[in-house]
Amino acid sequence: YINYHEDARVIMKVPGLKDRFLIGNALDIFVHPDKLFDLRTSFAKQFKGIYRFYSYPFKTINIYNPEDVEIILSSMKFSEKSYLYLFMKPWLADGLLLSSGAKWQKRRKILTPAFHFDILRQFHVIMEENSKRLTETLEQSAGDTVNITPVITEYTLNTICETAMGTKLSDETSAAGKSYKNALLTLGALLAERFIKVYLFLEFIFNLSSLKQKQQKYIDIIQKFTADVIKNRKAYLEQNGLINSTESNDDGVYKKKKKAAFLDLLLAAENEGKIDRSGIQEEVDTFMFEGHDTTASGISFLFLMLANHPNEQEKVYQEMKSIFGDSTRTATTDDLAQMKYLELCIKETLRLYPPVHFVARVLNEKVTLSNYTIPAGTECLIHIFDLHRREDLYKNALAFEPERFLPENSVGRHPYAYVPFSAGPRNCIGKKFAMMEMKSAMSAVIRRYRLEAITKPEDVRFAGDLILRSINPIYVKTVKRNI
Ligand code: HEM
Repeated sequence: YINYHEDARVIMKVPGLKDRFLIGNALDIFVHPDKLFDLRTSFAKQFKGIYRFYSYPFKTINIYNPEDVEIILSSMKFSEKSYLYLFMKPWLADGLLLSSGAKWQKRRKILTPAFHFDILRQFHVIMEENSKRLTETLEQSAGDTVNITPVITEYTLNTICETAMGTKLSDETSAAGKSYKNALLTLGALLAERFIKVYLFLEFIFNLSSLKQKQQKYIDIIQKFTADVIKNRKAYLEQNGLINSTESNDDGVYKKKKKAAFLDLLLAAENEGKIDRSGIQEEVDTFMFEGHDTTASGISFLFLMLANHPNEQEKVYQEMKSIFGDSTRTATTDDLAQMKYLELCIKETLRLYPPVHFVARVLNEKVTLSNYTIPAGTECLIHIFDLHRREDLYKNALAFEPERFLPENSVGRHPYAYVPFSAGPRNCIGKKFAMMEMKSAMSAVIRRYRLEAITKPEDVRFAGDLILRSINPIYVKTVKRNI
């Protein structure tokens, strides 16, 4: 019955691994978490854009065909997040990433203004200050080899705290920030562990496991940190009142004092009865995580790429020279808009190393993908990483070639062949924030340092984590330029 009931017969028509009696494919992903990512890429090579994974009662379809990706991402019908995301529920609850239906719509409406261009312009002032601090941190190790991800994570965590949350990390809170970051890393690994053990998919078994207790310990550390961020901001607002957001100097640089933090918007919504405290907590948890871990991954891989591609790095440097000449002034938002070649490099890095390397949905309706009927109730994993590395979509797919994103070279490319920020109604709300932050950080660095490769792309081993990261550190050497 398990292997031959109606859904099983339909899903078995999709290409997939050989099934074992009763347990289907359950053992095929039962590997050490460090091997999970490579296993997945090997499946992607073995199949052509679609394959199934079936272990009763879990039926999963894996896709990396732009046509199929479009069908799923473009439609509100398939906007409900997969069962796999429920693993994050105890931590992110019903925040924007995980919620669905009316709740998601209401929250997205409240939060969209927090990423309006006028507000991003003010955030930019803070990003530039942090980018300057980042270059000062790199100064301490100039001429030496640096393990780049921890330095960048510090930068992105400070930036999300100071911009969206309106909270500057003091020395004391920095220590709490460190525990937060470490707890996030461990939690990511624990989630990956659950992912490979299919028996732990079942909530009642998971609740009895030691993994559940460990997970809760790290969630408590994470939520204590975010609860303090909310408490501090609320106390600040009670003393100083809500801040008007849109006053600028004559030169268009927004005054530092006039920040409209994302958290202010939530606290204002709380005053209007549109959201309660637990709602604020889940959104702060969601945005703190999505708003710093993703960009830390993106910027780290951008370091790796530019260090390993000196010609492309030189082009970025020349672009900086043409914008700033010999001036050491900080960048304005207009300067960032002129950094076209750097933008190509960022796009190409996000193609090869998409920080969110897969997204997943539960298909609430029957759908046809690659000419196969997929029954309702199937989980659908969209493998952004494998999609972005398809040779038939990107000639010389594994090479770093930023020029492929020039408009003239993008003609004819399927719009869903490149989706680092997802697409459709549930795309990334922080996309513009992320692009601004990545440009701000890398432009400040390249103006002051030449990057030399220590870690090579072939040294990178990917962790089977929610966010793309290398198991082994990414080392680069920073050499000071004469400016
Ligand atoms: C390079 C950086 C980033 C990448 C590659 C990225 C990518 C993505 C992707 C692929 C999704 C869709 C997830 C899904 O469907 O399950 C997403 C959603 C989301 N992202 Fe980002 N993101 C980045 C930065 C940010 C930043 C900086 C923020 C916040 C400041 C943010 C906040 C969110 C939120 C809240 C969602 C859920 C949106 C919704 O469902 O309505 N992201 N992101």
